[in-house]
Amino acid sequence: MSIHIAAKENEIADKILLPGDPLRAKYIAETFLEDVICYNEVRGMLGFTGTYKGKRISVQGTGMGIPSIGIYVNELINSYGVKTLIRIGTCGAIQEDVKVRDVIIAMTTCTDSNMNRLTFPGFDFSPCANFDLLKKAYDAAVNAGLSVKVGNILTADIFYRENMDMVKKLAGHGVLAIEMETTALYTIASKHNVKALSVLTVSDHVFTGEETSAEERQTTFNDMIRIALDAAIAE
Ligand SMILES: O=P(O)(O)O[C@H]1O[C@H](CO)[C@@H](O)[C@H]1O
Ligand SMILES: O=c1cc[nH]c(=O)[nH]1
Repeated sequence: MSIHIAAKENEIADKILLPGDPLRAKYIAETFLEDVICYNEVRGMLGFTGTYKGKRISVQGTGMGIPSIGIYVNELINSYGVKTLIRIGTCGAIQEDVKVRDVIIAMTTCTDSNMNRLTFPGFDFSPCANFDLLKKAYDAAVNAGLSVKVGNILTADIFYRENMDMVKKLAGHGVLAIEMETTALYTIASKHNVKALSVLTVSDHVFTGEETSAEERQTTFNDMIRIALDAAIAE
């Protein structure tokens, strides 16, 4: 048991999927896993362990933003020995050719968060995906006949942003989309020498306003979920 996770020893698999929304964790457990147990309800941040294609895997909600995912990722690695962590999240597109429902694999992240400035004063740390895991996710997508975009994303500290100038500038430098957690996931995983990846589905377009419904966000991201599950069990 850790401060925010009530699982007993060995109740969490060494591979885990990390949606921001705990109800997405429940949906994944109910829809894709067999022999499921719910190991966490603390703060409503649901966590489940089951099997997928015969391999043991867990899924844990992380909440929104760097401080929240940072808590879960630290506890999963340090208290439960998790070795492979795949975020499955939603994001807002900022490129014209990135459309709602597209799947993005984050190779690296930009951020406006202070997290790494506090750790590396005067330096710019580059959070980076684990290449093995990225390749496995990319191959899983190709094998399933799905097209994915692989590239740079923005992990933002602000959802309701007043000024979009910097987002436009980042888009001008090829950044694909905005979300709120991957910088923390990749940085903490690097520090502990474990594997991490973010696979994201575009839920809306930041500039055109095109969007998906809340119900779609919760339940219809099956392509992304299958890519992440297949990459995890290929480990
Ligand atoms: O759908 P999730 O995984 O929560 O991800 C995105 O959605 C939330 C904002 O609505 C942020 O957490 C952002 O990163
Ligand atoms: O625009 C969006 C959509 C999802 N998540 C974000 O952080 N921003």
